[in-house]
Amino acid sequence: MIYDVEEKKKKAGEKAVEYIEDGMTIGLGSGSTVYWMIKRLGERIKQGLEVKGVPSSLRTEAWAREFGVPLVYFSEVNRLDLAIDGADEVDPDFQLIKGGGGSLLREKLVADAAKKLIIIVDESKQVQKLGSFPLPVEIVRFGWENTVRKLSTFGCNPTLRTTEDGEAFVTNNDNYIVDCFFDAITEPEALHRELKLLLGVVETGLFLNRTNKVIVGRKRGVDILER
Ligand SMILES: O=C[C@H](O)[C@H](O)[C@H](O)COP(=O)(O)O
Repeated sequence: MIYDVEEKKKKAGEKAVEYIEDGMTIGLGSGSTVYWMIKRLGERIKQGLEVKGVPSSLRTEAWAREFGVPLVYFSEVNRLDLAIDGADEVDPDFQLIKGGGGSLLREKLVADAAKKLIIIVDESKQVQKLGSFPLPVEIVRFGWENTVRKLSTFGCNPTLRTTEDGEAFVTNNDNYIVDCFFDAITEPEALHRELKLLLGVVETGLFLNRTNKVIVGRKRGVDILER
């Protein structure tokens, strides 16, 4: 079963590499589906493809180095040709929940700088409505208990993310993640806007109105969805 999901992620990740052209600067997202994309990209680079990548997490940076993908500092590029990233949920309008791995802030910064965003997922990530997956919200550590209390007034059950050892999970930006359990997210744009106004919140895992293409890995192959 687990093998099956990995196969689907691999198919989506590898397909995305077909959209990468010579000379491009690519935003490299984060997560286990992106892993397959970076691995395949490394193979294409060995065959002569010339690209540079901007990683959206320390783990992605390590994978890129492992597979021989040349990197460039984000601060050195104004505009990326393309970003490729995974997601935790994708709705029919290409609205996303991201941040299951805690990389949402850098992912959003990288996606925002890109001319196009391709999302790669296995079919289990497709939903009719966002919200079954708890919404990750990155918050500053100072006064985090107060921020969590305020988050509970948004109609969700907010839970500080912890590691397997029971320690608070710390992001690459030295912040915490609160996973907000909603019954359903009916108005994602309004929710995102309101959460951003809450002092202590750095960013939300709602990625809205920015995805151009979704590649869905299935058992029989991939679906390429465009809007
Ligand atoms: O913070 C993590 C990212 O938003 C990932 O892209 C997302 O969680 C999907 O990850 P995966 O491909 O491992 O399911």
